[in-house]
Formats: sequence, structure tokens, C-alpha cells
Amino acid sequence: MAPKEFCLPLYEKIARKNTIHRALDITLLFLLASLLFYRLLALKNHGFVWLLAFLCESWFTFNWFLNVSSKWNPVEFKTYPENLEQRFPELPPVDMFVTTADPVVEPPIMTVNTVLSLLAVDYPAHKLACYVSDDGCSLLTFYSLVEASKFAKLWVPFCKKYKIQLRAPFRFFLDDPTSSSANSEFKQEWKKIKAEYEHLSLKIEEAGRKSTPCDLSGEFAVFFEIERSNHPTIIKIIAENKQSSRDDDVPHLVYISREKRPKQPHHFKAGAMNVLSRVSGLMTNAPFMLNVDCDMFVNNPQVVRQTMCHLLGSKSESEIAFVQHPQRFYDGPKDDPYGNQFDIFFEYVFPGIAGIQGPLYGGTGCFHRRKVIYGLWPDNAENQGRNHTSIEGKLDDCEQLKVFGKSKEFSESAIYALKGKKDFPNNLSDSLEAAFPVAGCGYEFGTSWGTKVGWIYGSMAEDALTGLEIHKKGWKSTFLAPHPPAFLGCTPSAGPAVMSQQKRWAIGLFEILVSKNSPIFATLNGKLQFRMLLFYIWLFLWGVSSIPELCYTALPAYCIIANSHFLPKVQEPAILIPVITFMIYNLATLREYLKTGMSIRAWWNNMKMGRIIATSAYLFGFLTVVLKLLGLSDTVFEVTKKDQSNSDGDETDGTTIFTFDESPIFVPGTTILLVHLTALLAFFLGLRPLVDDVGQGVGLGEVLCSLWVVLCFLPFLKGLFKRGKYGIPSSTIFKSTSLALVFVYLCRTSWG
Ligand SMILES: O=c1ccn([C@@H]2O[C@H](COP(=O)(O)OP(=O)(O)O[C@H]3O[C@H](CO)[C@@H](O)[C@H](O)[C@H]3O)[C@@H](O)[C@H]2O)c(=O)[nH]1
Ligand SMILES: [Mn+2]
Repeated sequence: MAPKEFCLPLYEKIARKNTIHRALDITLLFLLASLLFYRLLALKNHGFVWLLAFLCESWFTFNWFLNVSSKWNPVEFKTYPENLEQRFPELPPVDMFVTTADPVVEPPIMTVNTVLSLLAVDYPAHKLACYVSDDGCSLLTFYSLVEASKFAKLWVPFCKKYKIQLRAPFRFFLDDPTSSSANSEFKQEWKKIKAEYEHLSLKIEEAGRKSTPCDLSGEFAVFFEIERSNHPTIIKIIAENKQSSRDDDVPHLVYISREKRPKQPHHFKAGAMNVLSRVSGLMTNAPFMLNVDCDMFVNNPQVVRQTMCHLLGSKSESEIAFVQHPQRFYDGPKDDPYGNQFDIFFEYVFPGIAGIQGPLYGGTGCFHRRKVIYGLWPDNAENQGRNHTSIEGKLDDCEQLKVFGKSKEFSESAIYALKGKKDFPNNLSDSLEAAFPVAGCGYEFGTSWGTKVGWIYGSMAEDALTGLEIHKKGWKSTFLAPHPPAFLGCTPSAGPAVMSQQKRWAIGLFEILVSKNSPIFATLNGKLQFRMLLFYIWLFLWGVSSIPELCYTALPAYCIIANSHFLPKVQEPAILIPVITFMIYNLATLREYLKTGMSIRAWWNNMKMGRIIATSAYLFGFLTVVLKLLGLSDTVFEVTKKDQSNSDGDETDGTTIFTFDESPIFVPGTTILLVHLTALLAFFLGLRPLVDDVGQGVGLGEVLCSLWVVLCFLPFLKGLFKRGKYGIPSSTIFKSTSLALVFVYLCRTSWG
């Protein structure tokens, strides 16, 4: 019989009951199918408008089907970290990666807080190493980290001693415990550490105001006359943990700014992640790697232990390649006014796909197995467990060179990792010299980095692509949603930033679908499960859905102006199909929101932002990819601006006001609004028919739809009358008016 400790479970997978959810989903699918059937039957009596409606509705039905399939079998996970040490008295090392790219859009104090929260997690400090990649090559960032590392010597022991939950100081010090009944020793230490933290922030703030943040001597000298996009590699070991396992220990901290040369592709975040993998491979080579964006701090110090329950507790290694934590946000404006807090996605889609092959990789808050990142297949992982043969057995020197690049030291470390060997000689200073070449910008030429090994290149959504490549090999993944949430990050809280982020995703996701990495070919080898493929298609089509969304949005306005109709007339019984579909859809989505504890307003915000984002950001994303495919443009990763708080006055009486800028991304939304206002005005003022009465007459349905569109685009309507960042710039209004006039003119040459 197996010893008792082998029987102790580390985690459990539990199926979530969702009968009502399924019933509603299927009802909707049935209604949509009936609508399509009705349209087909009636198509010959109607013209172009019905055909267009039919095509759009076919798309929506297909999309709904993909969505239902993704959410059909939700599962949840329960972990038992209390059993962890009994089963694994020696916990495995974890390398933690933080990426930052721009000290202006991503203030160093934010990166510092993320790093401090990582250094302080509840895990043996000598098993952890934190690597920061700085694509901004900023002296200020480096200086801030050096200062932070001094503060960490106080902060980490303090957090551990008092079992602090929130280990990012800027959040922790928002609460003042001194008036509470906490013990006096704690209160005193709290005051002392708070003063130290304030001192640290002040120093960083002051350094940020100067043209050179600090003296360019000593360890800072390498930053002398450095150019951000043209500089050699800089690697600095800020703090090295000398392997003692005392409680007040602080993990290693390493700063990396990889080499950059003009005209050399650097592959944005994916490139940075690959450099992090290689440098850490040489220095600490932990079998697990956690990566977070610079704005994402640890909110639950148990996160590493909790995650290890999945990674170590699975029956066989091939079960789990990575564990993704849902992206949750702090200080997100109330009721999700920009529809970008993704609660519903993480509450329903994540558990849904976890019931298939596992959640997608979301780019931050994810623990990867190093060997999976190095390209290992699950079968090899299994074999290696049994008879110690693995990928490395088949790689001779020449092949190693082709796969991992010309650093012998790195190839050796990679084989170490692939074999799953423990006790990697862990001495940072000794490996420093070997680390420079692997961070060079020419290192990857002729290797498998970015294609078969590491983070995969070729998409603005390197996360989804890298995760997809892992799933394609047959690996599974899981997610964990502990309370409190493991990580918290920033989400944009201004119209322009939201649009630009959504556009990047639409680009990145659609790019994958039309690339050679497209999942469509991947189920052929049987490793990517079919319903996982359906999920990925649903995700990658976000950008494309802008076209049917746009057409369908235009239909009611067109019909009113052209005196035509795209819905059955009120007196026809068939009108019940779209009416009931509309009602059930809204009730079913509302139910999802209420069940997750969100408000009706949050639901409505997401509904309307869904329409706004689809017809603007996704549209631009889609067009960008089309232009790229035609060889007319290239895509650039625009780093999202991180607001640390909502203090820029967007909130008045608790509701956020939408903000705009000169970007053309606001033209489609404004045009849609103007077109509908024109149509409704013409209708209610009795100015119709604007065309000769050749149409079949507009019905009540079209008018109600048009009103609904105006309701969805209400932020734009308000924007028409506001000034400054809350108002739509007059140049945008001018462009949109011109487009709206063209539209009205085209309606008059009725095709109805
Ligand atoms: O050249 C670059 C560009 C970006 N980054 C880093 O990448 C991270 C994500 O960038 P951000 O602008 O914050 O993107 P978001 O839209 O917030 O990020 C989401 O979407 C990205 C893919 O589009 C994923 O990489 C992210 O993990 C995910 O949080 C940040 O830490 C950046 O510092 C780099 O290191 N180098
Ligand atoms: Mn981000």
C-alpha cells in the first residue's frame, strides 16, 4: 500500500452545475436557427437587405454556437496547500519574471511595487529569483530597483512576521491600522516601515524629475549616454541570496535590459520573455517560471504554494503545462464603464475551457513549466519520467546549436531543465558572463527561439499564440481563482487607452488565425481537442466580428431612410422570433452578471461597450491585419498606459464619463450615432420617405432597433456636447458627418 502522504490530494477538479445556463444557451441557439430558417424561406420575397441580415445573423449564430461550446462543461478547482509540504518537503525553485518597457507609461514605482510583492511571497526565499526585463533601458527604473532592494530587506521580513496579506506597499499602506486594536509592536513597526516606504517613493519621484536620475558612477555608469533603441546588453545582479534559508531572507533580484539595435527585430514582449528565459536558465534554471506584467502585484501571498498544488499534484506531468490566474484589476472604475474588466470572461469562459483542455495563456499571472517552454512534448515528459530518455537524448551538438543557439552553457542548462534534474549549480555571479551573449539581439538568428522554443513570435497577442502552441502539442492547462485573487493589475480607464488595447488584441488574435500557426490545421494531428479549436476560433475572430456587427448596426438606419425593413412586420407572427431572442439574450446575460455579484449597470455597460468596441477597435484591428496581409503596413505593440488611480477626474458622482481623443478610432462610433440620429429625426419629423416610395415600408421594429443603437452609443451622444477630453474632437465630428452624409446618400439610391 502507498504511504499515507502519497494519498493526500493537492487539488481536486469539480464539475460546476450549469443546467439553467445550458438551457438558456440552447434555447437561444434554437431561436437563432429558427430565425435563419425563416429568413431563408422568405428570402426570395425580399432583396439585398434581407440577404445582408441573413448573413449577419448566420455569423451571430455561428459565434453563439462557439461560445456555448466553450462554456458547456465548466469546472472549478479546489486546492489543499496544507498537504503540500507533507508530499513535497523540498519545494521546487521558481523564477519570477517582470517585464517593463517604458518608464513614462509604466512608472517605476509601479514596477517596484510588483517586484516587492513578488520578493515577499510566502515561499522559501532561497527558492525564488526575480528577474526584471526593462525594454525601456531606463536608468530610473534600474535606480528604483536598486533602492527597492534595500527596502526589501525590511519589507520582506515584516510581511512574513506579521503574515501581511497585501504585500505591495503602495496598497498596503492605504489602510491605517494604528487606530485599531492591533498590538503595539506591530503598530510601531508599521510606522517605521511606512516611513521607509515613503522615503523610497520620494527618492524615486525626485529621481524621476531630474534629467539624470542619479550619479552616473559605480554600478550606474553603464547607463552613460545610453540610447533606448541602440544599446548593448545590461545585466545587473541587484541582490544575490546566498542560499541560507532563514526567514528574513530576500530572493535574488536581477535587472536585464537586452541588447537593442535599430532595424533588428526585437519582438516586443515575446522577445523580452525569451531573453528572461535564457538568462534565468543560466543563473537559476528553476523548473517553473512565473511571469507578470510590471503593473501586476501579488495580492495573495499564498499564490506560489497554491499553484504548486496543481503543478506538483497532477497525476502525470503531461496533465498541466501551465497554470493561469485570471487577470483581475484593482481600482477599476465602478460598474466596469469601459467593459474591460472581464469578470464574465473569467467567471464563465475560463472554467468552461478548463473543462476541455484548459484556459488560454493570458500573458500575465501565469506559471509555466520551463521544459514546456523549451518545446517538450507531453509524450517525452512521460517517457522521461519512466525511463529517463527525453528530447535531449536525440539532440547532438549541431542540433542543440540550431534549437537553442550557440551558447554551450545555455544548451547545457536547457538539457538540465528538460531532464528535470534538480540541484542546478545556483550561483548568479558565476554565470553572469555567460548571460550577456544570450541577451544579445543576434542570438536567436537561425535558432528555434520564437518558432518552436520559448514565446512564439508573429502576433501582437504573443500570449494567446504561445499558449496555443502548447495546447497544440496536447498539453493541458489549469486556472486557479483563490480568495483573495492571486494577482491584481491595472486596466485602462480612459477611452483612447481602452480602444488601443482592444485594437491590439483584435490584431494579435486575428493575426494568429491567418498565420501558419493557425489552429485550424492543428486538430488534424489530433492533439488540439476539437472543442478547444472551436474556442480558439471564437477568440481569434473577435476582429472579424466587427464587419457583421457594423453591417447589422447600419441596417435599421438604412431601412428607416430607405423606407424598407429587415425585420418581420409587427402583425406577422414571425416577429416573435427576433423579439423573444432579444429578450432571452438580454435576460440570460443579465443573469450571468447578477450571479457573479455584479450590478445591472455593469451588465448594461458591458452590453453597450461590446457594441462600441466591436464597431471601432475591432474594426481597426481587422483592417490593420488586412493591410498587413496585403503588405501595406506592419503592426507595432503599443504599450498600454497604466493609470495608478482614477484621480484624473473621470468620475463624477460615481459614474465614469467616457473620454475621447483625436484618434480615427472614434470615427466609426460617431458616424453610427449620426446616421441613426438622422434616421430617427427623419422618421419622427415625418420627413420620410426620403426616397420614392419603392421600399416595402419601414416597421416599428426598425425604429426600436435604431433607438437601441442610439442607447448603446450614448457615450458618443454625450461626447457630442462636451468639451476637452470628454468631448468628441471637432475634426472627428467633421469626418463622421461627411461619412454619415455619404451613407444617407447611398441609402437614397435604394437597393432595398
Ligand atoms: O516591447 C515591449 C512591449 C511590452 N512589454 C511588456 O509587456 C507587458 C504587457 O504590455 P501592456 O501594454 O501592459 O499590455 P496589456 O494590454 O495590458 O497586456 C495584455 O495583453 C498582452 C498581449 O497583447 C499581454 O502580453 C499581456 O500580458 C496582457 O496583460 C508590459 O509589462 C510591458 O512592459 C515589453 O516588455 N516589451
Ligand atoms: Mn497591462
